[in-house]
Amino acid sequence: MPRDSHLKKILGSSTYNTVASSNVLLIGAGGIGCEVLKNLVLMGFKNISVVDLDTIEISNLNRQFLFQKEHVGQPKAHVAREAVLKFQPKANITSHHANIKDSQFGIEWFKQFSFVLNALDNLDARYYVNKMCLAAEIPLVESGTSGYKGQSYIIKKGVTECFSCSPKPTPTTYPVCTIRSTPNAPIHCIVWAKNFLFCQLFGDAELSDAIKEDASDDNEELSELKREANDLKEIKNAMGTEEYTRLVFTKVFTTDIQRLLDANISRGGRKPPCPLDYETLDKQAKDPKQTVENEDGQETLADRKVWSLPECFHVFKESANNLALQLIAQQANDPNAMLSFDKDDDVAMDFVTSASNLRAYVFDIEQKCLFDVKSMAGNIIPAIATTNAIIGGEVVMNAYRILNNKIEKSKRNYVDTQVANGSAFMNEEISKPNPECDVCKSKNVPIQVSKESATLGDIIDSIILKPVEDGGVGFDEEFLIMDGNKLIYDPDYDDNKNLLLKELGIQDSSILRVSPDEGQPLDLIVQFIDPLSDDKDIVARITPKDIPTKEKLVSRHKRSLEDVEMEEKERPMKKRATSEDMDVSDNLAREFWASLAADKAQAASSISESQQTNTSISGGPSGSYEMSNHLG
Ligand SMILES: Nc1ncnc2c1ncn2[C@@H]1O[C@H](COP(=O)(O)OP(=O)(O)OP(=O)(O)O)[C@@H](O)[C@H]1O
Ligand SMILES: [Zn+2]
Repeated sequence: MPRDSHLKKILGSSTYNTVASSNVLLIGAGGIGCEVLKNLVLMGFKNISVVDLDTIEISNLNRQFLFQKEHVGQPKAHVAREAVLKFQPKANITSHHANIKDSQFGIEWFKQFSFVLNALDNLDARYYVNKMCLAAEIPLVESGTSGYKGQSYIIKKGVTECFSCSPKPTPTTYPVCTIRSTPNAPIHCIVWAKNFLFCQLFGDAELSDAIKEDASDDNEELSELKREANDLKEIKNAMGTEEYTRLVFTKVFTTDIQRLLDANISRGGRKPPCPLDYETLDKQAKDPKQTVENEDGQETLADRKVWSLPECFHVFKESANNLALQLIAQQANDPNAMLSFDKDDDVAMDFVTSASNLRAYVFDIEQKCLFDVKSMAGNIIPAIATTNAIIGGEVVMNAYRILNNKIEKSKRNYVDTQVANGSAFMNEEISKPNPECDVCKSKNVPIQVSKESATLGDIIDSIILKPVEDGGVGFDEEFLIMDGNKLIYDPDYDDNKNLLLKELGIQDSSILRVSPDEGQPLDLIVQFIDPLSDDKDIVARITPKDIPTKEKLVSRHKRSLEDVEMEEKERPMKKRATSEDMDVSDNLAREFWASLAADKAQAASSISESQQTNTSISGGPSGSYEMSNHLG
């Protein structure tokens, strides 16, 4: 009996067809993603695109069951696709080994999907996908797990809160003075090695967010740290030479420490730091791989062994040299290349472990083995396969809810697989959009611009300042424009007006936030088209009315005409991109502004309602842990 016949009976032919014809985007093929992809094909979904930027690590194999040992090093997205095709050969799965933030995945590309399923492990990508789904007006299922805990819920523009509606806990930061002058715990040495030394030598030299000026810090500390960073810049010129590691070592473990001693900083009764000497240690250097014994003579696993001082020295020298060579090789192709810390990169871990332990020796702090440093530097909470599997199931149930038009009735679902008594499952009402949320309160306006000839000034004059009756959005002079976190225009800063959009780093699908002094912000969603028009003077405009034809849809979705016809009759959720949805040009502009005014009034009246909702859930499951910790 064909595999699908049971499914048809369980779902009924209408739901079965809806599911089979929907077009799903899965982002992330890791712990949750593998479970979700397997569930999707087993539950009747046929058209699936999966995006993941990573390759398979040996440490993934204990829970990412689509992968086997022979796949280590291969792209997750492609291997996951091959694995599920083995048990559902008819599925139409497209895999992309890429970052979802790449410009190839623009708003238009997002719009082809019925909904998006996130199976990510970081806040940055989650905020980004949230923004794209709001702009494309397609539902998003969020999910995350952290050890025994997990959650999943649906986000839909205007219906539910979005990922940015409530603040996420900020990552722990450390005061500059503790990191630079008065470390007293292993984590302070690890943050110094990973967020300061690694970044200064091989990565982004901007001072990491993990190291923050504290109210108690005097400015002296920060400027000293910056000065030390500048000295390292000089030393970087010696990269690749034999002198290099000696210069780095002597600077950070001898000269800087001696300066701290001279400054006579109070350290609350702790021993003063003790500078290390390169020449002495160079004579004693020892490869830790020579023995699997700790200093106390106990045998142990290689990554649980705490290295002695001569062993730390050996590993520091080797790994610093290796990283320098990697960077030199990358910079041969791209002079701006830099390395970023990855806990799964053995050389980077060797560097951070040895450097943090050398610092720990200097300050008389407990040393840590590679395994411990890895979990502290990578903020690792062990991933539990059972939690991922349960949340993977819940994600696909949410997909069904979307297709059955049940978003408003859906709940935020939680699981805690460690609950001893009572139910491991909890849920709470889904909150309404927060009227104060900058991300989902904005209106989207798709615009078309010429990449080759449009300047920022063209967008300002031909779209933002142009009166509504002439096809613009009719703002007055007082507004600012942001591209992500970057301010590119305000009334007192118009230096960029004559620059081409490409010179400003604006890309296809960039979202430019236009914020007036008063009133609601507007997101201009950029689409590059060259040439834009037969008329050379037209280089920027709001996207004209463009109702997609069946032919267009078929080529875009790579599906048959029958699928589209069936979808039109039977699919409750998948929305056509109509002019009402996205266009504000010409005669639609007035309606757009009228609705904007109405939204504003409604937003004002719903503030008190939302405040009530927020208090009613505080202390509930959402208060107990947050998505930001979730490794996925
Ligand atoms: N911007 C992004 N674009 C595409 N895929 C992403 C992006 N950010 C994260 N991912 C993917 O999301 C997945 C999250 O899965 P998971 O949390 O299991 O992480 P992991 O890297 O497999 O495991 P671990 O971090 O525990 O080693 C990863 O495969 C990761 O590559
Ligand atoms: Zn929001």
